[in-house]
Amino acid sequence: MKKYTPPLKDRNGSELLQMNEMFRGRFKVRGLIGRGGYGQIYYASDPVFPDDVVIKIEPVIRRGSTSKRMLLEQKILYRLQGRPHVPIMCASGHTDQLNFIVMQLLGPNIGDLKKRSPVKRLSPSTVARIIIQGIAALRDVHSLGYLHRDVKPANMCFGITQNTRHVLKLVDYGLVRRFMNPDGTRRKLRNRPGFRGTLRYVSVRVHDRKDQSPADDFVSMAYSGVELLLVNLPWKLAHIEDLRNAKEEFQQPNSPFLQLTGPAYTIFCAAVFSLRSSDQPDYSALQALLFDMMGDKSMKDAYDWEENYRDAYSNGSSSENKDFADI
Ligand SMILES: Nc1ncnc2c1ncn2[C@@H]1O[C@H](COP(=O)(O)OP(=O)(O)OP(=O)(O)O)[C@@H](O)[C@H]1O
Repeated sequence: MKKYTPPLKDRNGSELLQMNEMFRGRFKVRGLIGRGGYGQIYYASDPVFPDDVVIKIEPVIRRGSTSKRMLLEQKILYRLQGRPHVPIMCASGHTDQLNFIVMQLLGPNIGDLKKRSPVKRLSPSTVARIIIQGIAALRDVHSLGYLHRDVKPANMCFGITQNTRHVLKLVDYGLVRRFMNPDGTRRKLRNRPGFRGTLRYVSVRVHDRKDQSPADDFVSMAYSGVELLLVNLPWKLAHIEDLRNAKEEFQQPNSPFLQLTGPAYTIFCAAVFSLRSSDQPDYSALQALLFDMMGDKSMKDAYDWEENYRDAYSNGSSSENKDFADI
């Protein structure tokens, strides 16, 4: 298998690490992969870890106060190590100026893989397998008592090695929150907590400032699948109230937009949208609703991007009805 090198971003002078710098005397910085809202992600090599790695860093002081986001991500990633849908972390800590996490290099995120599709969508079989693995990833996180709270295609990547290229990994644990007490009981829900998540993907409950629960991670997962199947989500980032109402309309059982996702995905979405905050989702039953959508493909068969997006063209619907205007 050809070695994967991530596409690197142009330098713009605001980099926190320099090209060829030996970070912590061990990791050789090879380039910038991305600039997130909070920090930066670098491609690097490591003489100890067999595969290439990324270094995710954020300044210790951000906008005048100490940033705790990555400290939380370090703690959670550490606790989640060994779970199949979580990136392997090779090192973490802080310097005087930076908090950092070093983890295995993964492939492009699913949002970018969708953008590369000539028809800007993915086939039902690929989407079903992504969401089935995404649900397994949620089970990994929820079973530890945490919510992810930022589920979206940009936070899902496949591995890059022979063994991991068909294994979905959930990234970005900077917004996690405990929803379970150590004894397995639920924490008390708060009244009007602050907003956490990405506006496009959060549930109506999050718009309404209800405290989040596993059901809300599922709603974001379901919306992610809709976006992968239908080119766009049927709402635009306009007025927040309009966005909320468009989501509510989309979730009605007879919503024409929802039905464009196909019968199996419509049933899956209906099951997800009916979950209440207090519910304990049945992960396996929800995954099983998507098995038919996989067609004759197994989890280990090629995904769209490995087959020049052939199946994304011929997914049984014309591109026009997939490419509806934003509402
Ligand atoms: N281990 C990894 N290997 C390769 N790419 C990664 C890895 N982790 C993250 N990325 C890429 O970097 C992007 C940003 O990562 P992440 O969301 O963890 O950073 P962030 O600073 O929290 O970003 P944001 O503010 O956008 O949420 C992801 O969308 C993904 O494409």
